[in-house]
Formats: sequence, structure tokens, C-alpha cells
Amino acid sequence: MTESIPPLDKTDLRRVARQRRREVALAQGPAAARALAGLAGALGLAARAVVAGYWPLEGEIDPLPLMEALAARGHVLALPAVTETGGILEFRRWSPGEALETGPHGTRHPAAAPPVVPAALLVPLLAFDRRGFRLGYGGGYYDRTLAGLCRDGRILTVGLAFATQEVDTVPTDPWDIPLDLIATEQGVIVTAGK
Ligand SMILES: Nc1nc2c(c(=O)[nH]1)N(C=O)[C@@H](CNc1ccc(C(=O)N[C@@H](CCC(=O)O)C(=O)O)cc1)CN2
Ligand SMILES: Nc1ncnc2c1ncn2[C@@H]1O[C@H](COP(=O)(O)OP(=O)(O)OP(=O)(O)O)[C@@H](O)[C@H]1O
Repeated sequence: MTESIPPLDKTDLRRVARQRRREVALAQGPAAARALAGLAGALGLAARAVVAGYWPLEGEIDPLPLMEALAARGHVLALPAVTETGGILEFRRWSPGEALETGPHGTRHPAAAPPVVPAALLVPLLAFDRRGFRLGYGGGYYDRTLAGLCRDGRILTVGLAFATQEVDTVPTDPWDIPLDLIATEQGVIVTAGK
């Protein structure tokens, strides 16, 4: 068991959670990513649904083995592109092995292509709680994007994290929209949802 993180504001929690995530990623990164891949069938995705993942930044749990497992099950994959600083994410079709370009904040995304609307979103995070609230880097990209996607239709949101990224209560703002599921190397957590 790791020590629990005391209640902190978003800025302080980002710092503490980042450090904790870096340590667990070094110690358990590849094993945890493999464990996530084993959950591909447990996410309840509709057949052939378009699933948007992410290209991992340092310390984030690596979603690529899970994305490969999803592709093998017949899902279409996509990656987010940051096309405008402070804007919303654009999702582009992608298959493992296809070329990527570097975007703002060190992100990697496929070259310009007609955007797709994902049915499910795999979401990176610094910390999560059992209500489904997440803390990100503070750019607000997922918040703004989710606000639009939720307005336009149904979307399943799945946070991906190391189990030790859980905190009792993530501090929230009015724009935060809770995730439906959190997948960790220990299994799938079903939250109260949106
Ligand atoms: N893998 C991944 N892709 C993503 C995100 C993410 O969190 N992770 N984003 C989520 O919104 C969007 C990009 N927005 C971002 C906004 C800020 C920072 C950021 O502050 N990065 C750190 C450096 C990251 C590192 O430690 O390598 C920084 O600049 O200090 C990163 C991404 C879309 N794509
Ligand atoms: N629906 C929205 N519409 C417009 N701006 C928004 C919306 N949601 C969030 N923002 C803006 O995004 C900024 C960052 O929000 P927050 O600190 O919650 O980011 P985060 O969830 O940690 O980051 P990210 O989503 O990029 O991983 C806030 O300053 C807020 O004004």
C-alpha cells in the first residue's frame, strides 16, 4: 500500500501526483501497461466503436498495448491532435506503426486528416478519485473537448492510471466532467458517471 495523499488544491496535487506517478512508472510501467491490455474486453465497448487513445508523455501509463488489443478486437483507433493552444482536441484515425508528428506540449499526433468522432475516449491523468473526477496538466484540453462531445452525443470516457494515482477527493471546478470508468493495472473501477 502506498501512503494516501492528503487533501490539496489542484496546483499542489499536480506537483505531488506527478512525482508519485513518475516513480510508479519507472518501477511498474511495462507490467502495468500489459495488465491494462488484458482489460480490453472489460470496457463494454460496442463492436467496431472508434476509440481515441493518447500517445504517452513521460510518466503516463502506456495505453499502446491496450490500444493494440482493442484494434485486434476490431475497434478503429484514433489519437488526439492539439491544433490550437487552448483549443479543443481533434481526433484523427491512427493504427499502430503509422507516422506521427510532434504537436504542442510534446504531444504526438497523426498528420492532418479528416477528424473522426470517437465513441470512447481513453484519458490520461495525474490523479483520480472514485467519483470519476480527474486532475490533468491544467491545460483544460480534455475538459473543453468533453464538454462538446457530451453535448453532441453519448461518449464513454475511460481514465487510464496506475492504481496509486487514486486520491480520496480530487478538487473540482464547475467545468469538470467525471469519467465513466477508470482502468488501472488492478482492474476496472465503475464510477457514478456523468
Ligand atoms: N499523452 C497525452 N496527450 C495529451 C494530453 C495529455 O495529458 N497526455 N493532453 C491533456 O490535456 C492534451 C495536450 N495537453 C497538454 C497540456 C499540458 C501539458 C504539460 O503541461 N506538459 C508538461 C510536460 C509533460 C511531461 O512531463 O513530459 C509541461 O509542459 O510541464 C501536456 C499536454 C492532449 N494530448
Ligand atoms: N468547458 C470549458 N469551456 C471553456 N474552458 C474550459 C472548459 N473546461 C475547462 N476550461 C478551462 O481549462 C482550464 C484548465 O482546467 P483544469 O485545471 O480543470 O485542467 P485539467 O483537467 O487538469 O487539464 P487537462 O484537461 O488538459 O488534462 C481552466 O482554466 C478552465 O477555464
